[in-house]
Amino acid sequence: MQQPAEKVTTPQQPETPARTGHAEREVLIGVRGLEVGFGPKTIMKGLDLDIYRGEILGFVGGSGTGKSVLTRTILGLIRKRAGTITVFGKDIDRISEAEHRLLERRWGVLFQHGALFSALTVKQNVQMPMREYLHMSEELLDEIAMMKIEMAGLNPDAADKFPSDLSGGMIKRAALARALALDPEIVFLDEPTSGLDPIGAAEFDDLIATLQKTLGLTVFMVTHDMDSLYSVCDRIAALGEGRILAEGPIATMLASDHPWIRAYFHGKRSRAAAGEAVRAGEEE
Ligand SMILES: Nc1ncnc2c1ncn2[C@@H]1O[C@H](COP(=O)(O)OP(=O)(O)OP(=O)(O)O)[C@@H](O)[C@H]1O
Repeated sequence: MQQPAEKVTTPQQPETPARTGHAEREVLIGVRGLEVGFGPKTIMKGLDLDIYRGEILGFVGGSGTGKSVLTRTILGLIRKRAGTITVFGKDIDRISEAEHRLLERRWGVLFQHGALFSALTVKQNVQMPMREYLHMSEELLDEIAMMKIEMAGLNPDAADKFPSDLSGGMIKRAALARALALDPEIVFLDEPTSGLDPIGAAEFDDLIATLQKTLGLTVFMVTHDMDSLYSVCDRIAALGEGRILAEGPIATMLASDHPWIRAYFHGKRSRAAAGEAVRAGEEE
């Protein structure tokens, strides 16, 4: 039998948007009763999830549980079997093609391996969404692309390089620059720190946190990275059995008695990340 997802709030860690000063949190994306499957295989079995404006939501789950499928379904790349998805208050099944294109301009996506076009330079990659959705002069395209490249923490000389000339960390940053191209309100990041060394991963986490604070960005981040979960996520949602097993701040995960969540958040790697987070807090 399905158990309802746990929602435990702790006095030490108030709900995220306290930082915005709003008691009522604005739901940017709401998913209700989502069912997704492929042939006889059912991946989502009535999943509910809210993503609030201004938060960094970490999305975890065992391999193959459907984290990428959920992201792609929200983005409209996979057809759902049942349920509703509202994005910026609009049911995506009830909007016109033109409205859908407008929605697409309000989100940015960083796919798991960057998904840059290998025949294009970094600058040309960043300009792709701008060319698709905006009409502006070449000069302005260049100017804005350079701004995004710097915003993503790359040196300006990376702009004319091809993806094959970039390190793993630079590819992630270039893909982030492209995700930011249209000044999105929300970015979807699929395992942004995978493949990065610990220093590169920590720098990328810092960058995400800075963008969230300075741009008021909302971030939906699929991750297996314990350090990211501890250091930058305001809230975490754990996926399993086709639904959200638990959601809330890290304390909620630590308090959960679901076997997978316990194993994940009380394992060696989680303890190491927790120790690191405490040390970082003491140094501040
Ligand atoms: N287009 C597709 N056709 C058929 N099955 C698919 C398709 N896309 C995904 N699946 C299946 O859906 C399930 C969930 O896949 P998904 O990639 O979302 O997992 P995940 O949680 O992101 O895993 P990982 O952490 O390993 O990346 C898997 O069993 C996968 O094989």
